[in-house]
Amino acid sequence: MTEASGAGGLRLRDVQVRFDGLVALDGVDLDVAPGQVVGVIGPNGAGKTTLFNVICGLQRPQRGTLTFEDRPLRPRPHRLTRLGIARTLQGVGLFGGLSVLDNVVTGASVTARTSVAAALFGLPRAGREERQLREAARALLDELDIAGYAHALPATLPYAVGKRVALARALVSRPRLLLLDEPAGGLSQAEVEELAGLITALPQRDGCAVLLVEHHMDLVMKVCDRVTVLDFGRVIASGQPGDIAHDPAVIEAYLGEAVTT
Ligand SMILES: Nc1ncnc2c1ncn2[C@@H]1O[C@H](COP(=O)(O)OP(=O)(O)OP(=O)(O)O)[C@@H](O)[C@H]1O
Repeated sequence: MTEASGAGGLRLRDVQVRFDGLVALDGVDLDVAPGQVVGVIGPNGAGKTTLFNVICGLQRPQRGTLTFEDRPLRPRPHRLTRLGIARTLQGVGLFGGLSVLDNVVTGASVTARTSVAAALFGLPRAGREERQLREAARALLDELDIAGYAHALPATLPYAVGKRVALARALVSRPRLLLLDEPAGGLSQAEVEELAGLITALPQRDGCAVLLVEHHMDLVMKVCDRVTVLDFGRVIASGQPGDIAHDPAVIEAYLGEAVTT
C-alpha cells in the first residue's frame, strides 16, 4: 500500500460547493497519490457525486483549490484526457451506433489525435497512428476478456460487458488518474468480484491512480488503499479501510449499518 503524500497526484484543498442555501461540499480535502486507489463513500446526499463533478469540471467550486501533478487543475469535461485523467460514468454510456472497438478508440481520440489536419490531408502519420490506436484498443479488449465482442454494438452486450467496454475506453488514453463513478452499480456479486480484480490491477498500468466513488462497501473495502468518508458535505473520516470501518463517526453516519472489511 502506498501512503498518501499528495505530491504528484490529485490534491483538493478546502473545496466548497453550495447550491443556494445548501452546502454540498464543505471544506473538503482529498489526496490521491500516484498508483493509489482511493475510495469516496458516504450516505445518500453526502456529496460524492458533487465531488466527482468538481474533479471532472462539471461543477465549479465556489472556494478551494485543485492540483494535479503539482499544477493547478482547472478541469473541463471534454479536455480531461489531455491532462492525463479519464473517467467512467454511472451506467455504461457507450455510443450506440459504434462497435465496441470503435467505442474504445474514441476514448483516445483527443490524446492520440494526430492533429486533425494530418488526418484530413491524409498524411501517412495519421494512418499509422490510427492503426496503433486500434491495436491498443484491441489489446485492451483482450486484457479485459471481452475481445470476442469487438464488432458488437453496445445494445447487444450484457450489462457487465458494456461496463468493461466503458473501462477499456477510459484506459485507452493511458490515464495517470482514473475516476470511476459507481462502477459496481447493477453488477452481480460475482461480477463485482471480477471488477475488484480489475481495479486492483490498475496501478500496475503506468502507475495509474484511481478515485473510486462507490456505494458498494465490500468493493471499496477490498480494493482501496485509502478511503475518505463524506457526510453532509464534510469529510468525517479518512484513512485505511480497516480503520475507517471501525471509526465511530462513520458507523454513526451509516446509522449503525455494518461497515465490513
Ligand atoms: N444541482 C443541484 N442543485 C441543488 N442541490 C443539489 C444539486 N446537486 C446536488 N444537490 C444536493 O447536494 C447534496 C449532495 O448531493 P450529491 O448528489 O453530491 O450526493 P451523493 O453523495 O452523490 O448522493 P447519492 O449517494 O444519493 O448519489 C444533496 O443534498 C443534493 O440534494
